Amino acid sequence: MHKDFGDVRALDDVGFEVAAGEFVALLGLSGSGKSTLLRHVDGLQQASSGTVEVLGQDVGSLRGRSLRALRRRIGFVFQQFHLVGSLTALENVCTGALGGLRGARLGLLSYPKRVRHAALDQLERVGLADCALQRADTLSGGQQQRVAVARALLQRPEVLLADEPVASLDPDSAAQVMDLLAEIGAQDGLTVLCSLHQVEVALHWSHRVVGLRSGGVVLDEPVESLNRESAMAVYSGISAPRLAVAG
Ligand SMILES: Nc1ncnc2c1ncn2[C@@H]1O[C@H](COP(=O)(O)OP(=O)(O)OP(=O)(O)O)[C@@H](O)[C@H]1O
Repeated sequence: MHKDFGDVRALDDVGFEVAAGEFVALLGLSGSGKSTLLRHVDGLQQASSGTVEVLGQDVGSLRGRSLRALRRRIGFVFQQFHLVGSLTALENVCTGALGGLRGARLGLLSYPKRVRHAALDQLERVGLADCALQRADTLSGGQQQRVAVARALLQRPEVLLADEPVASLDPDSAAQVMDLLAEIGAQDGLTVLCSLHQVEVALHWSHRVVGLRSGGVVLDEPVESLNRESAMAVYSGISAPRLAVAG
């Protein structure tokens, strides 16, 4: 598939498959197309040509209710957490259920009991049940990202997209968040597509690395067949022995 923004080709002949339960890291310089690719998987953007198939459906062909139904099966975690600072951790997690509820919600008690219980379960899974009633803006960055993961998990997704989820975190918090994504991904059989900037993080936590450069896939290898040097070729522009240039 291709994606053009005016004269800019953001994704260039990108084509790869991700198996159910696989944890794929997307690596690439700033502007290489990682976020654009993730947004296509979630149906937030549409390909200029070609198709993006997710959970057996052509995302670009879906509209309205059918697109919303597919998107409920896909969780999204962002670099900047996107929590509402003035709400508690628990309430932020509850907002993950909004896609499946009718009408606006104001305050924790406006959510059905089953949603509140499920939200607390997810907070427990990410190790933050003790902070459930704490305002989100009083939590550390790492804790906020774990709340965001719990919010994404509330809708019981089958696919989890993470756009540089640890780029704003210190190394310890980043490791905790990556541990969580990998553990929960394995426990729930989630398919995870996670853009990252650090090669070491990709090699430590993912099953496979897909490297993008100028919108094209320049590396697609299981981590077992990569080392730091060969994965760094994504950035260097120099062909390494295992570099598979597509497009
Ligand atoms: N909405 C848009 N309108 C115009 N150009 C865009 C838009 N979104 C992305 N682009 C361009 O597409 C290319 C890929 O951008 P993208 O944000 O996907 O890269 P990225 O690898 O995620 O970068 P970063 O690591 O900085 O987030 C860039 O040249 C960018 O300027």
